[in-house]
Amino acid sequence: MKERLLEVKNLELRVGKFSLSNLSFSLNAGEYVMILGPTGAGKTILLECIAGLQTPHRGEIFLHGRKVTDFPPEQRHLGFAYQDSLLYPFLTVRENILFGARARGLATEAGVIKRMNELIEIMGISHLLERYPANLSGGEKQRVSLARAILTQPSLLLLDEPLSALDPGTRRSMQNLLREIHTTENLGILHVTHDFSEALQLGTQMMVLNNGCLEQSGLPLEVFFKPSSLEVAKFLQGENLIPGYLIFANHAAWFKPELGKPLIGPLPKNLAPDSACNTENPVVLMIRSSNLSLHQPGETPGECISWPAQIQYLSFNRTHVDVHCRGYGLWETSLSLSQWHKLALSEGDPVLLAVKPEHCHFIAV
Ligand SMILES: Nc1ncnc2c1ncn2[C@@H]1O[C@H](COP(=O)(O)OP(=O)(O)OP(=O)(O)O)[C@@H](O)[C@H]1O
Repeated sequence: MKERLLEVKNLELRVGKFSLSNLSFSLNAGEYVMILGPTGAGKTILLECIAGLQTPHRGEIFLHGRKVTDFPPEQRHLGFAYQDSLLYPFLTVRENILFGARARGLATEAGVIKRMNELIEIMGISHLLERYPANLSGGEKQRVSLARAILTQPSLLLLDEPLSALDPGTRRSMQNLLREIHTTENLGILHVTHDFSEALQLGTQMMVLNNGCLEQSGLPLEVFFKPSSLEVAKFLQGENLIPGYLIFANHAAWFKPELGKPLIGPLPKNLAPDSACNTENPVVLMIRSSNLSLHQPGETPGECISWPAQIQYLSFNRTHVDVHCRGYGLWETSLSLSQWHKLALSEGDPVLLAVKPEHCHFIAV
């Protein structure tokens, strides 16, 4: 069984008008937990509580099974990299990177120096070692902060938007570095981000915070494709959020969009949220655009529910095209560029939209 690195129980904290409410979760060795949530949701404050920089009013924090709720930060032995880096202005980059390792008595070990040299090489900051933080760019400071956190050899790394100031190329290589460190060193990582592509790429688990509460947690793809509430769906930019009703007949569920007919179905009954069973209850149907397929009229897509629509407009991206259609509501479907070219369609053309029943996700409202 994997070691439990962190356990947070019924955590509560008030700062000004904001409060974290009754937060409970845990993290095992080797887990990479991404924390997402709108601005002001309490993500930083949560990390600060775990690091010992904020004192909760209620609740408990355990590290390696030991209660540390009242321990000062230096006794928790965590690595912490901040969004705004928080480097010591009077220390050079080298001294900043070695600071945490020095505090733990590791800075003179040959292995630590070797690791520092490897990290600064991979991070592209080896030419900055003798500079002071005031003479670094935002992205350089973030990488120094990340190197410092990793070098303390923590079993748990807390990352607060550590890559937000990086250009796309550097960001990708830092993501690769984090993935590699996570797998080779069996670290636990708690990583706050606003970028849910990053969350899907790196996370083994995902938590969504909203207004100081834990709205949903689970496997990243599950949270992404099956958000538990409309708030989470909207925050994760769920496409095709169609309000309507679930109706049950002949041992199956049918979805009736609020805006007119038809009924979409039959759908397996177990797809419906519990609260929507047996009556005509309002729900929101969500279909991720990658799960909605586009066909020529007259085609019969196998094992799918389909309905007619018309292409309204297109938005082209680097790798795919988003096709917006109207047909008993407004729909967005996402096709690879090669799929799109094969279809030989254009704006205004009639089409058939289709979805597999298991790709319909219903949210009780
Ligand atoms: N010292 C403080 N006094 C009063 N309110 C505070 C204090 N620190 C933070 N807050 C408030 O607590 C709330 C949560 O802040 P926090 O920084 O944890 O949000 P966040 O989810 O990390 O946001 P972002 O994504 O913008 O970084 C915010 O509304 C913030 O204004």
